Amino acid sequence: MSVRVVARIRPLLKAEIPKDIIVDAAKSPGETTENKSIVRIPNPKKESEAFSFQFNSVYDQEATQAQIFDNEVSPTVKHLFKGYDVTLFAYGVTGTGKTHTMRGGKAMADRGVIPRLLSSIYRRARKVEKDTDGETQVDVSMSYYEIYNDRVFDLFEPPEKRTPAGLPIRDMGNGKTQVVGLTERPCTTLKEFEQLYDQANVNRSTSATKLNAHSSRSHAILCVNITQITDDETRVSTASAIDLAGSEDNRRTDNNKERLVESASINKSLFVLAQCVEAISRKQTRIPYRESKMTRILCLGQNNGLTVMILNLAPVRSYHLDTLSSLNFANRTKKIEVNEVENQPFFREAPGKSKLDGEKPSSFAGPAMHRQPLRSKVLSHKNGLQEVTNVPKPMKQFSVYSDKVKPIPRPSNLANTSQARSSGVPIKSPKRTSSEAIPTLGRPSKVFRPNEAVRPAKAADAGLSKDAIEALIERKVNEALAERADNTTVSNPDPIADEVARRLEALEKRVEGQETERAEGLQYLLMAKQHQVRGEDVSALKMYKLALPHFPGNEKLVRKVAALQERIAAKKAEKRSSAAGGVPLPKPAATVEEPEQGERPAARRKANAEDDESFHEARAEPEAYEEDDDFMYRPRTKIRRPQTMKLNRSVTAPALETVVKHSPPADDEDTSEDELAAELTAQTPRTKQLLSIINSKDVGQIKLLKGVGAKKAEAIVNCLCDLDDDAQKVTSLGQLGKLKGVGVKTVENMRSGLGNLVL
Ligand SMILES: Nc1ncnc2c1ncn2[C@@H]1O[C@H](COP(=O)(O)OP(=O)(O)OP(=O)(O)O)[C@@H](O)[C@H]1O
Repeated sequence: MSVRVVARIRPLLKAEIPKDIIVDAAKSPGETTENKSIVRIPNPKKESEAFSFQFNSVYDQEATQAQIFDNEVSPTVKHLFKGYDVTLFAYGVTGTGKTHTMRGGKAMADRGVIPRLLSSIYRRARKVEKDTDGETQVDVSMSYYEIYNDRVFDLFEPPEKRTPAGLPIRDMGNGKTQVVGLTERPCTTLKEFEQLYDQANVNRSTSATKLNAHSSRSHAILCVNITQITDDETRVSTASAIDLAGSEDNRRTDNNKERLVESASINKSLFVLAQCVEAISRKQTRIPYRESKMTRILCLGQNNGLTVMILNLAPVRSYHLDTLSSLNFANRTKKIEVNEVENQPFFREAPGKSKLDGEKPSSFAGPAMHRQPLRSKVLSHKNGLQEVTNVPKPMKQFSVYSDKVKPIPRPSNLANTSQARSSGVPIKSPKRTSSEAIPTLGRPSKVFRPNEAVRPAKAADAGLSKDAIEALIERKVNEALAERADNTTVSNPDPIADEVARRLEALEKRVEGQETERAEGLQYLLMAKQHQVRGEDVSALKMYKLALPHFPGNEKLVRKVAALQERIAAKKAEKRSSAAGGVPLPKPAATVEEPEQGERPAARRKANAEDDESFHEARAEPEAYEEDDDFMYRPRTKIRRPQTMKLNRSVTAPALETVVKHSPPADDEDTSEDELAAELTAQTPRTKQLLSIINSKDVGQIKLLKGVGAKKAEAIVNCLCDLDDDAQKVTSLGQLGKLKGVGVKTVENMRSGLGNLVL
């Protein structure tokens, strides 16, 4: 199924005047209902000509919050309860109403999509429970985070408690990504949800800009997990509601330096999103998801389930070019196909056992990890396919109209338009000349749908002329041929291009690993420690377990995990016996109660810290770090690897910063964690030398590096000068590799050539 794209034109704001309105909503020709599906906007170069963009639905200035929700979001809720994931996201230029649409105001009528969605989820949950006589229990929990300046922050954490590097994200391998260490809060009622949501929104990064007094400076991602538990199975599905930050034209914003940095990051991520959409719609093998965190998380076209994009538009002239660019983006987005795959239930080992042994599924060890592998909807025997096909199919065709009359009629093949489009509205792409407009119509839709195969007789019945029928037949033949050509391309991909794409992808992943994979072990340890300090033993245990593979053979860490498991078991036993009215067992000296989610008992911290027999042995033997391990992507033939590489993971500067700055105050074990971090990030003299040459910003020196000429050296210096942080330096080879035009290969060359370089 394609991404469903709906557009919403916001009303005029106080400072805007009716004569500046240039964007309006119109009905599709032949549409008999009140539904509007076309956005019209003048050609900026020729006002007499209008471009028209067709979407699944278009809402004009009068549309209410209730209408948007009832028509676009409410129908997805039943699929959510069948195990499908639902992704809703708002896209648009700054100040066009994304936050208004997603969050809305406090008054009942102003409530946005998110509170209405939750309200609907709770209603359905109660219904499911009632219909099954209480045999199905539905749990709702939420996590909420933002991507600010390409870093992920938990919105349940106040800004002052955040680690500057943010939380790492991890690919789950099934088109999903996971933010590691995210808080997941259970919320059993709408009221509880609203409290948590409001409280978290206070932590969201917003600022006043010239274009919006409350501009969101981050992408906010709310994930609502719905867990349906019966005696023998548990099914988890997720509704994600994403309020993207708005793109902004800084010639219009008068942004100061801080706002400009945010703006650059917002614009970059939206640019990468547009590139991904472009690449998907062109069926390219390489989609640049990894170039921004937002695109990694959104994974448009990779994730499964249902996706609805709300395109927010301002009606006035001052947004003209921005609006056109949003419309073009949305046009490409609607062609993205999303797999209809439901999340399979996972079956319980021992029916009747309390769910997940009392543990709340959480984002790091929760639903995704417990799920059975996703499989195709058609292979599922419990799929409820019938129902799903009833979801209105979005159109597949890209159609841009101009109001200039064109001679050839275009019968409708759009799933959501009941009538053929009349010949009165010709079609034209803003980028095409009018003579090219007609072939645009002939673009094949990606998926053949029976209702497209309008047979001549049927068409004649529908009152089409002979010419129109012939044009239709010709178009169908062209479509079939083009589709065949498309298929051929897909089935016989250029092996070289594929190989290059594969290698690029692998290289990207490896560079990315500087921030994520290689830093992961330390991040887990850090988070385990933080959880434990807060008295959250269960979460701490999960983190220690996740850290284990990063420190193979570390006995102390293994013992730590075992001890923690024992302690948790003891606490449970204690709880059970006190619940049964028995005499509570005496608490072991350092044992603390696992607090309820969100509870952070300061008084327990000391006991915890004392008890926290840390992972001194998590350090590998010192010799493991003697050789530079900061850059593990060296060609084996050229560079000698250290003998002991068991623990060759290192962290990039931000990750190190995280560990060092946010470890609790020094005691013995903390010192050892810091030492561990320092050792892991140690650099060899060669790496240090390379970085110092680069950071000197001396073109004369840099150009002498192997594989770097004068031009590249200049480009590197320019990149350094453009870096966001004040130091304008790279602190690791990973960062160096990420500079524009550098890449892993160049870094390898520079580094390997250093032995011969006399400066
Ligand atoms: N449908 C609407 N009805 C009434 N007011 C609206 C509507 N849409 C937007 N607004 C108003 O427009 C202004 C900008 O809206 P909003 O903050 O939601 O924009 P945004 O797209 O989220 O901007 P940014 O990307 O900068 O965060 C707000 O004052 C909001 O109340």
